[in-house]
Amino acid sequence: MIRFEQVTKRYPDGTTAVDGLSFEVAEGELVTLVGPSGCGKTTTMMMVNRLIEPTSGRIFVNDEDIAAVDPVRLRRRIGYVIQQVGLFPHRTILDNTATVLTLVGWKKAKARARAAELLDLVGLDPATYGPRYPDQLSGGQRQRVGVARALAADPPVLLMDEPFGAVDPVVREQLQDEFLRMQEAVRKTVLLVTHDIEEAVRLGDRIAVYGQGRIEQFDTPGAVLGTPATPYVADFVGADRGLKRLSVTTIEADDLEQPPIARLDESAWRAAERLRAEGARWAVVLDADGDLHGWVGRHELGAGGRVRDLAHRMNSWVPVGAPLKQAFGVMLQHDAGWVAVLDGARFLGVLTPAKLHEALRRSVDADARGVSRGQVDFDSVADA
Ligand SMILES: Nc1ncnc2c1ncn2[C@@H]1O[C@H](COP(=O)(O)OP(=O)(O)OP(=O)(O)O)[C@@H](O)[C@H]1O
Repeated sequence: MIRFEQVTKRYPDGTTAVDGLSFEVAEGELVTLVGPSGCGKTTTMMMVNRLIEPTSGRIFVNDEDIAAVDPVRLRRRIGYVIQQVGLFPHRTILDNTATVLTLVGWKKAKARARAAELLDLVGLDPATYGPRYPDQLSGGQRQRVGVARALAADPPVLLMDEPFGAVDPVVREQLQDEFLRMQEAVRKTVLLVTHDIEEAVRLGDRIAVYGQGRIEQFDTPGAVLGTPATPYVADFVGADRGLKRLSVTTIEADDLEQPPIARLDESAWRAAERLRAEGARWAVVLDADGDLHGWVGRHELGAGGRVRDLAHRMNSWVPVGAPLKQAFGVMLQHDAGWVAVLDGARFLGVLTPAKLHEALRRSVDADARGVSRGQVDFDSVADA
């Protein structure tokens, strides 16, 4: 969908911003460009919508060499989101979002209706926020408007330059989550620039790690964290990459433990018997529909009566397929030694710290087996 072929950009003052860049972003794929300041990420991105022209090499969008495409026509097919959102201060949020549509000739009413849909898509209620002006929104909300506006003309390609850079870390994570959910639905081909490896890992289907004007490694988040191709990449992703891996490794059904189950309406005595037989100290408590209610300790069941009278409510859970980091967060938040994992409403099992560790190991081993190429590169660089 986007293809770079030996692209070099040299600025008039002699600075080589990117040097012989070749890579490809598949349709519907989200590729993050990550690297330290000044390594050429923004230059790379701005060559795609011809805000910057390469010195040599070719760039294709949808198999078309963009050097031959009229820049205005090209930009209509490419949504662009930047950190300084650049909303018009004297226009309402709804009209800001509809800007591109009215520019390309949509009737006002139709453009506004579409803009309202887009605000909804990025999690802003159009009735509440549509009539407001940009300075009546928080930074995070303005950022969402930026995304909505970029999506207005339904471009197949989206360029995002530090789109979540201007907000605090908590809002940032929220925006990232929302953006991922939205991307699931719209499946744009996205090139996203960030200097934050954590963000790159979280959002990218693949990551391009930049050194000075060059890509040092182009691979999946798991492979970049698990088998950095060069010492530079290893250094850049950092010593705590095991921790970062928590964000990219998902919980699978096989990772779960199956503690004994007690039903809300069964007698405490029967449940206690079962726990004794299994040598367990606690049971997960489910209601009559099999939905999670909480847990109960074996010693508590000695009080008799119904499980319902003795069980503790435990509302926190994570969906199967969620990242391990989310499960770990819930455990810490509730000071719990386990977290329930659900598939929809159905209880699948619990994740414990020991199982979490196993899952992490599984993911490291899988990458080590699959990506020996990284190791070869590493050796050749080390020998050089
Ligand atoms: N117009 C210009 N003229 C000369 N040099 C430039 C120009 N624009 C950028 N550069 C240089 O090109 C290199 C790459 O810049 P670029 O903005 O692409 O980096 P970046 O990775 O996006 O950095 P940051 O994360 O700080 O935005 C830098 O050394 C920068 O100083």
